[in-house]
Amino acid sequence: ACTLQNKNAALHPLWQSSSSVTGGTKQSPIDIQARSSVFDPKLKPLSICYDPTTCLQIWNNGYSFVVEFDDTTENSVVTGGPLNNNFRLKQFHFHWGAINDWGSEHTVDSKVFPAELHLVHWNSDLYKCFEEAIMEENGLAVIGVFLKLGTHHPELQSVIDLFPSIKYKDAVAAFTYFDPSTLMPSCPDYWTYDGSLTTPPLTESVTWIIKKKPIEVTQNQLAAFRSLFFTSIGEEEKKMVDNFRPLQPLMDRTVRSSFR
Ligand SMILES: COCCCN1C=C(N)c2cc(S(N)(=O)=O)sc2S1(=O)=O
Ligand SMILES: [Zn+2]
Repeated sequence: ACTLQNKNAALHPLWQSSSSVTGGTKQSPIDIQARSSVFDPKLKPLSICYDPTTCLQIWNNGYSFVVEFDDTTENSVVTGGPLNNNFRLKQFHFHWGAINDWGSEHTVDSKVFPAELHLVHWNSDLYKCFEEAIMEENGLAVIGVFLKLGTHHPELQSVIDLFPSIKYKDAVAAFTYFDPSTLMPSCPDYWTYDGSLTTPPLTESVTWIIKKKPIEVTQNQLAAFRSLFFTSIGEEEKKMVDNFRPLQPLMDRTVRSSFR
């Protein structure tokens, strides 16, 4: 079982109660040292199929903004790559910093990106529902995509345009047609390793698939992320920034790469 241990109160409020998980040997995020990753020729290409009509809503959950999908059918799924089962898309969300110098959860050769996208999927071959899969080994597959400063991202803008309606914690807005594969780089290369959720309950149930190539967004688009609040309406406003967990030890894990 996972119990939370408060080792370092100086941590960001979000994780004060869980700087590390007692006995956790497969925690996330980690620094991906490209040179130490091992090319695995047996890794298949990722097979990603998203149906834009499965998009349901966007809301502020007090950690991040989350776009949720209808996961009652097999219409939006990922398989292949390091995965031996079918995983249904449940939601995507982001992590970002107060300024562009930091914000991502994973790093590559200690390089930090200004933000990171997570697409969360659960194993519908082994488990009945998302809530069950979160707690189980091989329960989740999360695809991570780095964001870097560059050109305007039109498809991300259609998500950002909804932010005024979800500024505060627990605000929800309808969002009924969106294809999240438009937020992914065209390059198929990725790293993969076994890890955990980076927010409570921090369970070690995640196969991480981190895309090698970032997507580009503008300074203004990143600034829009910082217009959201951790707090509920009426509370003293706390800007939603720096919602990333600190790096965790690799311990006895190997990161595999799909590319040479
Ligand atoms: C009991 O329900 C717990 C809800 C857990 N979820 C909420 C998150 N913030 C979250 C973060 C995730 S991350 N940063 O590891 O991808 S996955 C995930 S999640 O599995 O969708
Ligand atoms: Zn995340």
